[in-house]
Amino acid sequence: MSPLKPHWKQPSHPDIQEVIINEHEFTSKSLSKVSLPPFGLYAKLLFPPCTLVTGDEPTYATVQFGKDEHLDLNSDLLYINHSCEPSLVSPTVSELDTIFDTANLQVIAGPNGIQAGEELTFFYPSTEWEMAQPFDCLCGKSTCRGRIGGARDMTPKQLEGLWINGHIRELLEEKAAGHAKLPQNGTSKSLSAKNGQSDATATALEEALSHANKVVEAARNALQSYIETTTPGQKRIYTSGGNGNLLNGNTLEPTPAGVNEGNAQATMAPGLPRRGPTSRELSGEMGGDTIAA
Ligand SMILES: C[S@@+](CC[C@H](N)C(=O)[O-])C[C@H]1O[C@@H](n2cnc3c(N)ncnc32)[C@H](O)[C@@H]1O
Repeated sequence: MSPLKPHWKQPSHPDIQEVIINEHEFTSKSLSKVSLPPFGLYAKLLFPPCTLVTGDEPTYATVQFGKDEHLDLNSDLLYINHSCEPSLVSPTVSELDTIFDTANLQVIAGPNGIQAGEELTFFYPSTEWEMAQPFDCLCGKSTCRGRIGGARDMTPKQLEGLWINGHIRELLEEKAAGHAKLPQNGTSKSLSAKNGQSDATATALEEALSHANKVVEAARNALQSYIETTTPGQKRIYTSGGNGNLLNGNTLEPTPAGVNEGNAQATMAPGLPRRGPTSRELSGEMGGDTIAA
């Protein structure tokens, strides 16, 4: 895929981000214009400009925020590169990075904070299970993992000590338990095509999987509407993992706009639930938002 032509007004984040455009494809990068304390809020992933990727495959420019959910950033946040530097390193390590905290649709500083002028990077497999466009990493860190193709292709050792989003942790657990995520509708067809091969057996198996996925989805929907009909007022949500897990019997509701921390407006896509505690809550750090340098 050729680099995306920005269709948004640039700069999209003039107060906090400087984009360094390089001539060579995919070599542009971002610098921070602000200093932030550890886990300070850098930017919200707002809808708009973000949009859900529906139907189409994720691209090099999308960010995965659920097992089968991807968003297009539609902003200069696209120019934040990958770095292999672990984000849960000791505070004595001076390397800086950001975290795409997709459960809360926000970009936050890593545990060392961010200094104005430093490059903004994050660890792509912390959000991406598989990538449309794997690449050979040029981060130059001693911890460089080499070829970056998503968390699916990494060993537990390569992911040790890293801040990983919940949907990726779940997929890793499924993989470790021996039932790695089956390709979902819309992605299964691409497996043989991605390899540039035309393999009739793979195509037939992928079609069978796609059909099976549709049957599972239909059964899940039927079960959910049956429960809602027979037990009015007691809505239950089944996970998309396909094993019929109930999420505590509760309906997940989206976080109302503006209730999240920070001086940025918290707006979520309709129907998007807040997924668990923020990394700041987990770390016990609750104060301190964006601080202008
Ligand atoms: C979302 S874009 C990031 C912005 C990109 N540098 C650009 O100029 O458009 C992701 C792509 O940037 C490149 N990239 C990001 N981080 C990289 C890294 N550490 N080493 C090599 N290429 C990287 C890869 O081509 C990747 O597919």
